[in-house]
Amino acid sequence: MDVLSVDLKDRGYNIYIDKGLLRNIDDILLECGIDDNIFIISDRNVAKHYLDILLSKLNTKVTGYCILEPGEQSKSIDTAKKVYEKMLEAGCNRKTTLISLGGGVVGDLTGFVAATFMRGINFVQVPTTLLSQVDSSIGGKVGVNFKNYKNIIGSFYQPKGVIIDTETLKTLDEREIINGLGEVFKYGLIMDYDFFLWLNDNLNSILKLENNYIMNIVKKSLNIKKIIVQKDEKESNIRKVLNFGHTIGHGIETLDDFNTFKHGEAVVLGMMLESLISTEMGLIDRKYYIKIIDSLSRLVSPVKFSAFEQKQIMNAIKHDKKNEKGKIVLVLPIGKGRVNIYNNVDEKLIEKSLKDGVVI
Ligand SMILES: NC(=O)c1ccc[n+]([C@@H]2O[C@H](COP(=O)([O-])OP(=O)(O)OC[C@H]3O[C@@H](n4cnc5c(N)ncnc54)[C@H](O)[C@@H]3O)[C@@H](O)[C@H]2O)c1
Ligand SMILES: O=C(O)C(=O)C[C@@H](O)[C@H](O)[C@H](O)COP(=O)(O)O
Ligand SMILES: [Zn+2]
Repeated sequence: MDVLSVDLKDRGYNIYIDKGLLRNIDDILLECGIDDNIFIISDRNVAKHYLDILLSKLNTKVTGYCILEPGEQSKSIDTAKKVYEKMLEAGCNRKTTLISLGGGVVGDLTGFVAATFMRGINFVQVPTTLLSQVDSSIGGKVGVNFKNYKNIIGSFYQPKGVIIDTETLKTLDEREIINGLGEVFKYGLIMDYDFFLWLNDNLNSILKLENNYIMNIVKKSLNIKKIIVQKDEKESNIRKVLNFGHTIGHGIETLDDFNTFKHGEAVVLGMMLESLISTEMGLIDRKYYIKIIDSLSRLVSPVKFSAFEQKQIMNAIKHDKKNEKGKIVLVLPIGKGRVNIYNNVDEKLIEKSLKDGVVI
C-alpha cells in the first residue's frame, strides 16, 4: 500500500492507495481515527458493486446510508436536502463521519453535506472513478451546481482521509477512463512534460488498466495536486493552474443540461481551445500547439459548437469564479509542461476561438 500525506497543518490527512483496499477499509478508517457512527453516501451504479463490501466490513459501525441517482444532476442543493433528511432520520449527529463511496459527483456532494451538516462533520473519500482517484477526492473543493453554473455553491473543506482502491476501476467503461485521463493529461501539461510524454507513449496499456500503469498515474497525479494544494489551499494564486481547460470546459460541460459532455471530456475540449488562444497570443509556437491537439484528440475528438452553444459557453465563462474586476481569467500554456495565469485576455479572442474551433 502507498501512503501520501497532504500536509495542511490541522487539516492534513493521508491518502491510501492500493489494489483491493476496500477489503481493509475497517483498519484504514481506524488509522484515520474513525471507529463508528458512520453514514455512507453513494450512487446506484456504485452501490450495486461495492456497498455490500463496506456494509459487511463495517457492520454495526454503520448507522445508515443514502443512495443517489447517478449523474451530474445529483450535484444539487435539492439532493443535499434529501441527504440531510436521511441523516436526521438515521440519528446522525456531530460525531457522525460521512463516507463518500463513488465518483466526483458523490464526493463533491458528500463533502458539501459534511461541511454544512451541524456546522461541519468529518468525512472520508472513497473514490471509485479514475477522475475522482486522480483529482476530485483530494484538495477539499466541495460543492454543488446551481442555476446551471458549475460548483457555484460550496466550500473548501478537507476530508479526514482518502482511500483509493484501484480495483474499483475494473467496473468502469472506457469512456469513464478517458474522462479521468482528461485531468491526468492536464497535470502533464501544467507541471510535468515528461509525464505528458509518458502518457502519450503508454496510452494503450493505460486503457487496458494494467495495474502498474494505473498506480503510476494515480500517484503521479496526486503528488502534483498535493504540492499545489499545500502551497495554496484556498486558490489565492498558484492553485488556479489546476483550472487549465476549465474556464471554457465548465461552459462546455453545462451544454444540454450536462447531458452531452462529461467533466473530463469538457476539460479536454477546454484545454484544446485555451491552447489555441495561447497560440493566437504568441505564448506558444505552432509546433507545441499541434503536439497538444494531436495528443488530446486521442482522448476526445475536437467539436464545432453552434452559434447558440458558443453564446451559452461565453455566458458561463463570464460567471467563472476566477474572474476579477469583470475580467475573464484564463490559465494558458506558455511552454512544455508550463502554464501561466492571465487576466487580460481579449474577450473577442475567446469568442473567436469558440467560433473557429481547433483544427487537426
Ligand atoms: N472537487 C474537485 O476538486 C473536483 C475535481 C475534478 C472534478 N470534480 C467534479 O467531479 C465530477 C465528475 O466526477 P466523475 O467523473 O467521477 O463522475 P461521476 O461521479 O458522475 O461518476 C461517473 C459515472 O460512473 C459511475 N461509477 C462511479 N464509480 C464506478 C465504478 N467503480 N464502477 C461502475 N460505475 C461507477 C457513476 O455512477 C457515474 O454514472 C464533476 O461534477 C466535477 O465537477 C471535482
Ligand atoms: O482542485 C482544484 O483546484 C481544481 O481546480 C481541480 C479541477 O479539476 C476541478 O474540476 C475543480 O472542481 C474545479 O473547481 P472550480 O473552482 O473551477 O469550480
Ligand atoms: Zn476538473
